[in-house]
Amino acid sequence: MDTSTQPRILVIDSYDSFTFNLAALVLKATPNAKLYIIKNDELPFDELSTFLPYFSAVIVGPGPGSPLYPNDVGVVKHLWHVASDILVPIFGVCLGLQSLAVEHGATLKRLNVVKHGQVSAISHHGAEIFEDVPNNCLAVRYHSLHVDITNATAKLEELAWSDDGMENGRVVMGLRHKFKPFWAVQYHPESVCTDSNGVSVIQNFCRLATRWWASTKKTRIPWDRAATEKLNHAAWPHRSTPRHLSYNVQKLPVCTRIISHLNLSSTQVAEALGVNESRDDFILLDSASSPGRYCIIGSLHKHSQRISYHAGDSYLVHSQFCDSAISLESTDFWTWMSRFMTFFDHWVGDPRIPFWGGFVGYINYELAVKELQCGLKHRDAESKQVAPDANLVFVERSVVIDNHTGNISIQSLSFDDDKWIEEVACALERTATVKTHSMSRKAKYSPEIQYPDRELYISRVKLAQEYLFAGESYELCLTARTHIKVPKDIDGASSSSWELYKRLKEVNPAPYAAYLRLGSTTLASSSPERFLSYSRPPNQKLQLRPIKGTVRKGADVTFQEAERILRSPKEIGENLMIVDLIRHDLHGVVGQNVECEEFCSIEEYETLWQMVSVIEGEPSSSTPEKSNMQLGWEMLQRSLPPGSMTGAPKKRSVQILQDLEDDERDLYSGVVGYWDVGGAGDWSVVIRSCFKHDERVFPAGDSMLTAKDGNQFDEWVLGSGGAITALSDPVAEWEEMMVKLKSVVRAFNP
Ligand SMILES: C=C(O[C@@H]1C=C(C(=O)O)C=C[C@H]1O)C(=O)O
Ligand SMILES: NC(=O)CC[C@H](N)C(=O)O
Repeated sequence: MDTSTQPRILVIDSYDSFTFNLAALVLKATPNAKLYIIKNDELPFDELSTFLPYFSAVIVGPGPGSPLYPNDVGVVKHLWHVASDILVPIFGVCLGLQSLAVEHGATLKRLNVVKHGQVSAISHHGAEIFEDVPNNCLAVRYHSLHVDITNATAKLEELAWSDDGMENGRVVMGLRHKFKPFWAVQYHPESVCTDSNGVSVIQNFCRLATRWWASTKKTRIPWDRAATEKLNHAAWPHRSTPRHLSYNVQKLPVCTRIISHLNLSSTQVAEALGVNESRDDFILLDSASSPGRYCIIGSLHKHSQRISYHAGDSYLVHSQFCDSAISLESTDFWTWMSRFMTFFDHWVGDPRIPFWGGFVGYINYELAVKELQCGLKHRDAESKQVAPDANLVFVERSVVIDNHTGNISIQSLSFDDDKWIEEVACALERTATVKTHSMSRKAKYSPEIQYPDRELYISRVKLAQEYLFAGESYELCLTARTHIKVPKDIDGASSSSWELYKRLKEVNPAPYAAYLRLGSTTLASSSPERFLSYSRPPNQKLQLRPIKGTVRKGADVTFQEAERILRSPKEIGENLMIVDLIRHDLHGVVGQNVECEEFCSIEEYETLWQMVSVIEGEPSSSTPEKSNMQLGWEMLQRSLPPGSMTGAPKKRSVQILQDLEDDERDLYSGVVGYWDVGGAGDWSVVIRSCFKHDERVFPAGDSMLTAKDGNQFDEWVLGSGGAITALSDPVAEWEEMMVKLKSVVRAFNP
C-alpha cells in the first residue's frame, strides 16, 4: 500500500449491519493491516479530513437509504472531493459505489426488481480491481437503487456489470474514477455466499493503492498523539481485556450428586420440586426435542437474589431479603451485571454439566432496542407502566437433566447443602417409584381470542415492502400480537400456567422450550430457535442458530416438498441475509474467527419445517478474551435484539418496525436463558410462546399493573410474525404468521 510496513485502513460504517464482515474480509486480504472503524456521522467532515493523510486507504461500506440523503451517507459524500494534498485511495461498497457515482454526475435510479440477498454472476474485462478474477464470478447483492453513469463517463469508467435480463437490464457492478484512486463495487464482497472474488477485489484494490502511493511519492503522516486520542477507540478487532477481574482466587467445588438410574422427564422433576404447589417463582429451561439436550430446573427460595431493570432507568432493583434500588451511577445495567457476576465466579463444578448455577431469566425486546440507541416509540407515546424489561434470578440450587445420557445432576452453590441434595434425591426416587404420570389436563375453559386483523396485517406487509423497494432495509421481520383471555387459575386446576405449559410442550415440543414464573411475569415458550450459546472459558466458543424460512407441515408437504420450496432464491435469500447479519454481530465481538458451520439446513418441527443456519466464533488466541468470563454476556449485549427478529440492517429495520407495529413486543422477540457462574450461557429467542403479567406491585414500589375484569381473567399475549422481503407474497406472509401462531394457540384448547 503506502511505503510504510503496516497499512493503516479506515473503514466508514453507514449504519449497515455487515460492516464487521467487510472489516474481517479486509484483514483476510491484508493480514498485516491495522483497521479503524468509525460511523459515518461520528466526526464532522472538517475534523475527519485532517486525519485522512494518516491512512493508507479508506473503505466506504454499504448502508440503508440513499446516497442523496445527507443523513444516510454522512461524511462519505465529501470524501470524493478532498483536495489533492489529503487525497487517499478509497474503495466503496454498494452505498459507497452509489455515492462515488452520484457525486460525479451519475443518475440514481430504482431497480425494477430489487436484489436483496440474491446471488448474481458478475461480468467484467479483468481490469484493475478485477485483475485475475474469473469472469462471471458469483456475488451477493443487497440493493434497491443503482446508478446510470451515462452522464458521468468523463470521470467514471464501468469495470463490471450484471445482466439482469428482462428484470433490470444491465446493472453497473464495478466502477473506477479515471483520474483519482477511487474504485467501488455495487455488490457485497463480504457476504457469506460471495465467492473468492470477494477477497481478490480487496487484494487488487490494495495493490492499486500501493501503486498510487508509489507514483505520487507521498508518504503517510505517522500516527501521533492527536490520532491516538481521536481514533484509537475505533481500532478493530477490539483488544478488550476482561471487563472485571475476579475478586476470588480460591476455587470452591459445586456440591453435585449425579443420579443415573432414574428415568424421569423434566416435567416430572419440576413437579417433584413443587412447580404446581404454589405460585412462587419457578424456572425450567426445557429441551423438549432435538437438538436441545439439557433441561435446567431451578429450585428457588424467598431469599434467592433477583435483579429487575426497566430500560432507560438509572437504577436497577436487587431483591434478596428486601428490595433495594441500586443506582447505576456512571455504569449501565450490562456492566453492573458483569461486575456482580464476578462475586460468584469462584465455583467449579463438573465440566460435563453446562450449568452449575447462575443467573436465569429474560431480557425483553425493548431493552435490546434501547441498546441500539433507538427510542421506544410506543412506550414514549403512551408512557405506560410496564413489567421489568430484564428479569433475572440467581439460581443456587438446580437440577440438570442430560437427555442424551439420562443423568440427573442435583447441584448447589450453598455451603453444606447436603441435606437439600438428599431431600431432592429422595423426592426424585419417590417420583420414579410412584410413576406419577405427568400428562397435561385438558383445559376446561373457552378462551377468548383476539387475533390480529387480516387486512391490516396484509397492508403492513405491503408497506414494509415499500421500505424495501426504496432501499431503506433489506429484510423486515414484521410481527403482530394476539391476546387470549382465560379464567384465572384459582386452585391450581386446569387453567394454571403450568398445565398450559405442559399442553404446549405436548402439542409443540421444541428444543429451546421454557417455563418461567418470575415476579409478576409468567412465560410458557416452545421456541425452536437458539439465539446464542457460549461455552466456558478458556477456549470459549460462541454459537448462534438463526432460523429463516418457514413452511407448514401437512400430508401434502413432505420433506422433499419442503426442500423444494425452501431451496428457492426467496427463502435462501431470507436466511442468507440474517446469516450475514449474525456474522457481523459475532465479528464485532470476537474479531476475525467467525465461520458459518451450517448454511440453510432444514429441520423438522411438530407443525413446521424450518431452515436453520449455524454460525460459530471464537476469540483469537492472542487476545486476552480467552479467559474472559464476561465474553458471552458482552456478545449478548452487543447483538440483541436477535437479527432474525429484526431484519437487516438492524438499527434502521428496528426503527421502521416500530412504525409498522402497533405495540411493544415485550418478552416476544427477547431472549430467555442462563449465564452460568463458570462463564457459559445459552439463550433462546422468545417465539412460539405466550406470556402474561399479573397484577403486582413491583419492587421499586412505584409501578402497578392493574388486571382487567376484576381479576377474573388472565390475559396471555402471543407474538407472531415473519420476515418480509421484496419477494414476499403478502397473503402468504399472513398465512405463515398464522401457522406459527396456531402452533401455540393449540395449547389453549380453543
Ligand atoms: C417471527 C417469528 O419467527 C421468526 C421468523 C421466521 C421466518 O420468517 O421464517 C423464522 C423463525 C423466527 O426467527 C415467530 O415465530 O413469530
Ligand atoms: N447495500 C447497500 O449499501 C444498499 C444501498 C442502498 N440503500 C440501496 O438499497 O440500493
